[in-house]
Amino acid sequence: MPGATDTKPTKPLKNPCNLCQSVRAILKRPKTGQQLCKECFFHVFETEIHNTIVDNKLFNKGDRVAIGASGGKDSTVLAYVMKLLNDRYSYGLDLVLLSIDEGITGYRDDSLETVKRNRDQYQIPLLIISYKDLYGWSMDDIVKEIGRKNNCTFCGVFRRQALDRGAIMLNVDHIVTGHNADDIAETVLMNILRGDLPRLQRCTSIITNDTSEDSSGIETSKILRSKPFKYTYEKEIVMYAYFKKLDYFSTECIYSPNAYRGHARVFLKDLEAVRRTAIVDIIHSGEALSASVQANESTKLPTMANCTRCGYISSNELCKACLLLEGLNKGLPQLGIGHTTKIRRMHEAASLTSGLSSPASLSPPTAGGSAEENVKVVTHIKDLGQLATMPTLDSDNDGSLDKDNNTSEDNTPVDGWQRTVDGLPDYTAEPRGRAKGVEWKLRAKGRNFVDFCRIKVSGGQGGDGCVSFHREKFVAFGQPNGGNGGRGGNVIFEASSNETSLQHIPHTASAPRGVHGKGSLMHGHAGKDLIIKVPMGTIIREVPSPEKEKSAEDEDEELFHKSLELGETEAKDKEMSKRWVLYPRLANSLTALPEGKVNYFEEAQAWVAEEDRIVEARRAAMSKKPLLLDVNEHTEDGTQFMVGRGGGGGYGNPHFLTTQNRAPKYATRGREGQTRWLTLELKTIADAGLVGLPNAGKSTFLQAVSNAHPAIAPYPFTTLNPYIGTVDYSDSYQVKVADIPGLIRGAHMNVGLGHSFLRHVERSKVLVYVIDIAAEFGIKRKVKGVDDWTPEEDLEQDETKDDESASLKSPQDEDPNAVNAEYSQPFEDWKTLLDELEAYQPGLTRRPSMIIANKADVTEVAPKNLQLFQKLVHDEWAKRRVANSSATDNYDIKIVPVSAKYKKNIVKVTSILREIVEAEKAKESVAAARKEQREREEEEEALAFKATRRNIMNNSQNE
Ligand SMILES: Nc1nc2c(ncn2[C@@H]2O[C@H](COP(=O)(O)OP(=O)(O)OP(=O)(O)O)[C@@H](O)[C@H]2O)c(=O)[nH]1
Ligand SMILES: [Mg+2]
Repeated sequence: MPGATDTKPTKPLKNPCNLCQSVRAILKRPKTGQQLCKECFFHVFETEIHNTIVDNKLFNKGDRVAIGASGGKDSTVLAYVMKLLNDRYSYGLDLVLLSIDEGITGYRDDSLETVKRNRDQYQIPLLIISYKDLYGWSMDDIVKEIGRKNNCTFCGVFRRQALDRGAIMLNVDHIVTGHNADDIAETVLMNILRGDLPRLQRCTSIITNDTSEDSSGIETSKILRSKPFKYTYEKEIVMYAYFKKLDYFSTECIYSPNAYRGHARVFLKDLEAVRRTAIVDIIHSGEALSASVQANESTKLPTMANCTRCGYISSNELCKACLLLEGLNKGLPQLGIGHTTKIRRMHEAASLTSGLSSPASLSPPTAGGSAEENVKVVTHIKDLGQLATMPTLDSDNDGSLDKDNNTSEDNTPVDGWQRTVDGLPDYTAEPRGRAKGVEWKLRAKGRNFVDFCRIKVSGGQGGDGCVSFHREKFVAFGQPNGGNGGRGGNVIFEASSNETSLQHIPHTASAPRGVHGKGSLMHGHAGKDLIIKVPMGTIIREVPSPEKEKSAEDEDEELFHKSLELGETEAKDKEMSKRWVLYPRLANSLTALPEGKVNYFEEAQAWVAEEDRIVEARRAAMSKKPLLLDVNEHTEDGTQFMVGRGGGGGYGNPHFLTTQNRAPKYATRGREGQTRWLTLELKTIADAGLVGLPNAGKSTFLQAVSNAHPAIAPYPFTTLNPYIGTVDYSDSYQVKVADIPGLIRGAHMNVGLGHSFLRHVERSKVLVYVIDIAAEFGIKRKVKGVDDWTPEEDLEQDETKDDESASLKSPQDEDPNAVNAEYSQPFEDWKTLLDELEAYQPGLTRRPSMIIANKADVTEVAPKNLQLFQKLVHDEWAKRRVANSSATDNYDIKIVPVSAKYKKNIVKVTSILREIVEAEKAKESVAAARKEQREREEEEEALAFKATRRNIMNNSQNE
């Protein structure tokens, strides 16, 4: 029939592309949520990049442009798209690929192979330059020297310079890099967190070039850098590469799994999951912020000049790369990491004294020979004329910087600490030995101080049930006999008095899964419980999962994508196999079920779904209240706490046996175990805690009264972890005393690891303030990197305090020779301690306490100081008593002069300590007895109430 085909209604297209409407959509754009077909996606993706290039006028016709190529997805897509747009829109660019070989075996060597293939595929010339050739050090060498920490600093600094040097060799005007919107948003976040406005400005501009005074004529200043992917989402780049089948290399750098950026990335991904525009929003905020910074003329960018050694652009005398190389070559790999200004100053001072002011070498001691030999560049393009423009690398390496700069002067005492004119230690001097470790530890801001950690615990998954039938000669249809799966192992915390730290706690703990059931009704074993010992004094808190929670929408999206990838039936089968173990070919028989036959499997699915619903509801009810456990002194050794429950085992097929269905051909899989994220915080438990400023003599005192041997040294923060000693009395009575690391001003705001120290004071029954009674006004307690902290509030406070009590003003402020009879440094120290404790936890200073006036053997100052100190303390204590009107501190605080070093007056101090501890323990046991009595009474009351209710109900039933 003519025209029949025209009139036949066409089937409506399922999920049509939002743009062309004629083809089925195969993806959802992460940036906009549009559902698009492949071709439309390519079109919008490429057009957006073209618009970015044109709107920002990134290139001029005839520019020679280097594409930073690493072989990863971003740079591969960049190279492909740049070539494509250059041809399509006739940009007239001369493109080249520029790769940096950092020398990371197993990572960069493989990715460079990909770049070489890209060179051939896209017909773009390629230049590869390596760190080894430029600097004499590969990243493998550097990591061997400095370890995995901080290696990203070296890599980042070296790569930036290497790209510029490569650009000079290639004689290009412009480098394009594959930084995408996610990278830029991460950098914006990091710079905002660091408060680094100049860097914020730089990272938000799409095109940058560093300006220099160009004193040495190095051409780096003229090279422009731009990011055509500034507004392109990482996920879209991955999709583009995937659908275009581009050849790229995808592995994480093996040396950077814990970089700070990783945390910003996780945070950003979480934001993106909630709101897909978060990435672009953050970039726009960064741009707005940097625009306002530019408008504000008071924010000055550092003036750029050239490095005196290599000529590269730098805001300091030495560029960062030269500083890092100096450290590597001299065996001081930490040089240039962290507080660079201080280190630069040290380095410059040392260079001056050792005659190193002239430009020296970039090469390691082993790399000798001429400049040409040193600059051996692996290249894949013919024209290497530009090599001559590379800065000369001298092999002269002699004017060396001594490892220890402070060894020669005669004011350096034997213990390694420079002394000031008045003979007191000057803590601003460069610390040595252990003190260097302290600096590092302080810089780590408590990350390596293991009294706090996070852990993810997962109970083991249950074992699967088994589908099996009895087989025997002459028995045609055997009984179903599949065994049940075993339950998954639990994760259990066990209180242990043998543990003193959380160092052994892993980041993740997963209990083993249950064993699968087998035929002949053999049930699987339960998974073994995973027991983790935790020290007494640990507080365990459940925290929300840092991982992305899947919303219903996400799950739908995932299913949609899966069904696109696998096809609908296959995706369904996969979903089914997550919960069910099916007998071979069962699925076929179910689809071809004759009419009138009951589908027993559907019935079984309904039962199991109902059971799942109940289990889920129970789990949700249990997890409503986050877990909070306190392993304290009342907890018995060996008490166990279940923190991650194992999943139940699956049912074997006999479970589904009914009078109608005699041969169930299905069994269920084991359930998933419970997963929880926990934080563990250890608070040392002791009868008495020694609280004092650094160097007051706390450790010396502990050594004098107990058989503990803590480290003692004349520099602050000798003690970095709490140390417990036991004072043994002649009648076998014992008092546990904790040596707590020194507190400083601002500790309550976590200055100088304040919180990690203060948390150990919390659980001491008695506070023992250790005061350096020999401290005179003018003692310098300045600690590198700690006391240079001067928050504005403190300055304000200081000003008001000065106004209020002129008597406490330092006499030296006005006249160095003046003597103020009312000023007492020990009293000021004690007040600092009280203020810090009170600010950290209000009411903490009301604990029973005593004061040890240590270093009383320094007879020139101690007696005079002690008198004034006693008077001021008693006045202050009386004032506080009136203000608090609390019964707990209704006693006079005892001050005992002691010489911990020479063990003088120790017996007196220990007997007073015992008195206070005993009184406190007695108070506690009375309180505990009262509590017990109250609980007993409540229990009896509840029982009586139940009995009465039962009687009433019985009576009413009888009636
Ligand atoms: N003259 C004198 N010096 C003492 C006395 N007690 C301690 N010292 C000295 O003071 C310095 C510091 O002592 P530590 O016990 O390490 O001080 P700390 O309070 O534990 O210091 P941090 O652990 O850094 O907080 C050491 O050089 C001791 O020898 C004392 O009674 N008399
Ligand atoms: Mg100490």
